[in-house]
Amino acid sequence: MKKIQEVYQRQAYPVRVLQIGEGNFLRAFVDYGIDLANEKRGFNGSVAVVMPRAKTNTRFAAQDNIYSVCVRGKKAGKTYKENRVISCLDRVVSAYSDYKEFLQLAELPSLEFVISNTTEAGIVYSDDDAYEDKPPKSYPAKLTKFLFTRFEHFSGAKEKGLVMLPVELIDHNGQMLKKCVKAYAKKWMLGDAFAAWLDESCLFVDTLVDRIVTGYPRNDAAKYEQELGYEDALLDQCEPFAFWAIGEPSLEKRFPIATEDFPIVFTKDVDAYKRRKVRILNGAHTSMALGAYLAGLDYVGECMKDADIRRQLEQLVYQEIVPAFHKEDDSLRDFAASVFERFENPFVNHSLLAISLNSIAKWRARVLPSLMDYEQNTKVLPKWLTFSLAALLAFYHTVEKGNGCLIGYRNGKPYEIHDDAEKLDRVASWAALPDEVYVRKFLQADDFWGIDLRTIPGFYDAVLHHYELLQLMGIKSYIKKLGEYMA
Ligand SMILES: NC(=O)c1ccc[n+]([C@@H]2O[C@H](COP(=O)([O-])OP(=O)(O)OC[C@H]3O[C@@H](n4cnc5c(N)ncnc54)[C@H](O)[C@@H]3O)[C@@H](O)[C@H]2O)c1
Ligand SMILES: O=P(O)(O)OC[C@@H](O)[C@@H](O)[C@H](O)[C@H](O)CO
Repeated sequence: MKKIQEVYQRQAYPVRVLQIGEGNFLRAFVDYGIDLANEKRGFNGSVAVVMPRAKTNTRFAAQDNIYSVCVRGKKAGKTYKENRVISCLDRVVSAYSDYKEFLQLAELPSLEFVISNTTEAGIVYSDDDAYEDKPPKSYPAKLTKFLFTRFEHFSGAKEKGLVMLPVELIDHNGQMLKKCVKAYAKKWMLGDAFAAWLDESCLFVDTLVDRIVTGYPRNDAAKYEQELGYEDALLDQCEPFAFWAIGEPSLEKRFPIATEDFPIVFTKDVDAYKRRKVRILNGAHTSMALGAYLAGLDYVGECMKDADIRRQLEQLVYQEIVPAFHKEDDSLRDFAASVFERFENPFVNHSLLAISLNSIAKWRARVLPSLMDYEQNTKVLPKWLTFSLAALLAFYHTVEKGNGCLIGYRNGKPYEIHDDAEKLDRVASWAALPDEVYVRKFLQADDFWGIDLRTIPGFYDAVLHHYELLQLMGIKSYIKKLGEYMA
């Protein structure tokens, strides 16, 4: 079979975008959107990708940076299928092995935008990062060096400032990134003129992204290659839905990449979109995935077809997450209904184990706010949101360590538990303790949750109750029973 680069060619456009991150999401979202905008809106821009952690770019070089995005699902009620060859990646460099080339990109006159996705862990400030490091470790430190190189190269020219569009799923991602960059500029004593250039010539914009990207379809790869007629080791799979909220209305003209297939809202109110998406979509994923996995399911699509898990999800979303919003309106229910349709997508397999990655931080950011708001509004604990923490404790319950992970067991078969290494060490050290102590240790770990969860009235007793019953009855039977009780 031919290789993708024998069939398609890279497009030569000026590099307008620097992309920090080479992951599945950015490739099926940002690069897809830019590729489409080149075709439909004359964006006329290519992307230089920087791998923030990986040492080499061999996977990309092997196929001349071209790859396919296979979009599968339903659109306006009809089955939708699109195979798009993404040919707008100008180059892929490593911030480590190609450090010099990375910094040279700062000298490109055509560059305008910096788009990043370094996961929730990426936008951080670390005192250990030094100006002399090649490169410094954190993403904001790398960006500071990049921006300073540009500032110096163009002698502080106002029109050479850049627009930062981070898509990391953290609150106020643009402002957090700016705060870190300014802190490095100060620590490294890069001068007042540079600080002023950051304020006056650069923009750091909050944004919120939404598209379910399931990445390389490992189980169906051969089928895809047969259909496409070429080999593509970078093939990426996603749903048709896409949405980007960008918190700077003035960018609508300057960043013209919105199309019918890639909608963008330019708004001052990114927060409202983010709250809705993170609490309903991500909150539903995180609350459901670990219990459903232990109950024997592997994919989101399977959960939607399982009567007990589906009922759990409906009760969880419509009786707990949506009512927890301070101002409930129809748009929240409409959004929730659209999320259910997206979860039902029969053409992409979204793995529960992929969703389980870093569940402690996800539960804190995506589930806890709904739980606390619900409890404060009603003085009653929401049953399914409370149960979801008991399910997390059951999923994480093991003393066995694997290679950079813990090993749990489902019906005698091992599965991997991936989270922050230090957190996993502590969790494993609690696992041999009696249930009431294991649950207490988890709940009182305020560095996990931002608070001692035992301060939520009745929460410790309720989680322990769920935790003991799910073991006693078997988690699938317990989910069924709880659903019947809630109906
Ligand atoms: N996959 C989706 O459906 C989806 C949708 C919306 C948002 N996201 C978000 O995108 C992020 C990445 O998802 P993905 O599916 O592309 O995963 P991925 O594993 O394919 O890519 C992860 C990327 O993040 C980088 N990275 C990881 N940790 C980092 C760190 N500490 N510092 C700097 N860079 C780091 C990696 O180098 C890589 O580029 C997740 O945090 C997720 O919340 C994913
Ligand atoms: O990608 P993660 O691991 O942060 O979270 C898992 C899913 O909840 C997430 O990927 C959603 O599918 C996505 O956020 C939809 O836009």
